[in-house]
Amino acid sequence: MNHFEYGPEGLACEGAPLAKIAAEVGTPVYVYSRATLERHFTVFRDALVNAGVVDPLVAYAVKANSNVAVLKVLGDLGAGADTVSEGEVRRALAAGIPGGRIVFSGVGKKRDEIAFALKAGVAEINVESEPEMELIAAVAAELGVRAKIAFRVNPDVAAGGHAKIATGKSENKFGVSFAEAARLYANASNNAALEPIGVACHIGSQITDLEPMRAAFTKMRGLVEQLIGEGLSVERLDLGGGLGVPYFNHPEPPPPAAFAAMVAEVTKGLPVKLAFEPGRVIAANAGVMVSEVIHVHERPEGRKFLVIDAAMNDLVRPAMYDAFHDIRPVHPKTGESVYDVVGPVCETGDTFTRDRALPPFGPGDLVAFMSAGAYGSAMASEYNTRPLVPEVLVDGDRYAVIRKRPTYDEMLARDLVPDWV
Ligand SMILES: Cc1ncc(COP(=O)(O)O)c(C=O)c1O
Ligand SMILES: N[C@@H](CCCC[NH3+])C(=O)O
Repeated sequence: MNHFEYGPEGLACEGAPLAKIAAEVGTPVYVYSRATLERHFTVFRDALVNAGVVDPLVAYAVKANSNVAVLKVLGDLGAGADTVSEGEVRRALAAGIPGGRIVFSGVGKKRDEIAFALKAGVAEINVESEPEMELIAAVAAELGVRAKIAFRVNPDVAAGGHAKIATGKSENKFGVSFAEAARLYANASNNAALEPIGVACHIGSQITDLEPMRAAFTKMRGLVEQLIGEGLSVERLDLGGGLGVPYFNHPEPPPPAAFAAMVAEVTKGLPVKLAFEPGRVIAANAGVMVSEVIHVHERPEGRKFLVIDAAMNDLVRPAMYDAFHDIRPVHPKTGESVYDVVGPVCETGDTFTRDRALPPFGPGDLVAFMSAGAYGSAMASEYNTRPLVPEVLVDGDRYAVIRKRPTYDEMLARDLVPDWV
C-alpha cells in the first residue's frame, strides 16, 4: 500500500494533497505519512516474530528522523529507541518511550550524557571503546549504580554501499575490535560498576545485500557462544540497523521478511534475546520534501537549471553522498525536459541532481523529493541563514505541523552581541 499517490488535487500524502499543505505551511516542507511509519514498523517487527525471533526489541534509530511526534507514533506501537546523544535520549523520553526500551550508542558519549542516560535507566549503553568503558564505570560508581552495558563490536566486515555510511570495518571509528571484545567483556564482568548484558554490531547503512550482514551476524554468534562458554552472562545480541530501502535507481534491497529469515537462521538456538536498530527502513519512504520552483535558468550553452526553494541545508544527502531522490511533479505534467536541479545556497554542491529528465517545470510549480523521510530533516541546518525546514505529519485527511519553521526574529534572537562589541 502506497500512501503517496496522485488524486484529483495532485500528489497526496494519504488523504492530504501536498499542494494544500504547501499553500498553508509554505515551502520547503517535509511531509510524513503516519500510516506508512506504522506499517513499516509493524512489517519489520512482524517479519522477525514470524521468522521465530522471540520478543525482539526494535529500537528505532532516532537519528533517521527525530521529530518527537514521529517517535511517539512509533513508541506507541512498542518501538524502543536507538540514540546517540543526550538530546536523542531526551527526545525518546519526551515521546513517552520508557528508558527500558532505549539503547544509547555513539563513539564519544560525554560524562554528563552518560550520567543522564544512567539516571534515565536506559536498557543498555553500547560501549564503543575501552576508554569509554572506563568512563562509564567511573560515572556509574559516582552515581552509585551499576551501568547496564553492551559492547558494540566492530566485526571488520565491509557492508558494501557508500563509504561514508559504512561502519563495520576496523578502519572505521565504531566499536571495539572483535579480537579484544571477549577480554573487555570479562573485565567489565569483574567491575562492580558495570553489568555487561550483551554485544552489539552495526556495519553500515543502506545495505542492499544480506551477505555482509550474515557474515557479521555469524561472527557475533560465535562471540556470544564464546562468552557463554567462558561462563559469562549474555542476555542480548543487538544486530543494529542498516537495511536499505528502494531509492528507484539503487539496487533493490531485500524485503524485511528475507532479512528476518536470515537473522532467524544465523541465531537459531542462541539463548539470548535479539535487538535491532532500524532507522531508514522505517522512515525513508514515509516522507517527502516539497519544494517550489523559483526560476528556470537556461544557459545559451545548453544547460538548464531548475532553481528551487529547497537547498542542501534542507536535504543534504545528494550533496553529501551523491544520493538519488526521485523528484516528482506535485501536479502531473506531460512532456520532458532535462534539468540540473539546484537550490539557492552559495555552494556548487547545492545540486540535487544533474541532467535529470523531468516534466517541464515553470516558476511556482511544486516538486516532491521522494524517500526523504530518513536523514532529511534530521540532517537539516540553517546554513546561509535559511530557516530550518518545517515538518508536517499526515493522518488520513488531517494533518498538523509537528515542527514550525522558525521566524527570522527567533533565529536572530539566538545571536548575542556583547556590549564591548
Ligand atoms: C549504531 C547505529 N544503529 C542504527 C543505525 C540506523 O541505521 P539505518 O538507518 O541504516 O537502519 C545507525 C546508522 O547507520 C547507527 O549508527
Ligand atoms: N546519513 C546517512 C546515513 C547515516 C547513518 C547513520 N549511521 C544517509 O543519509 O544515508
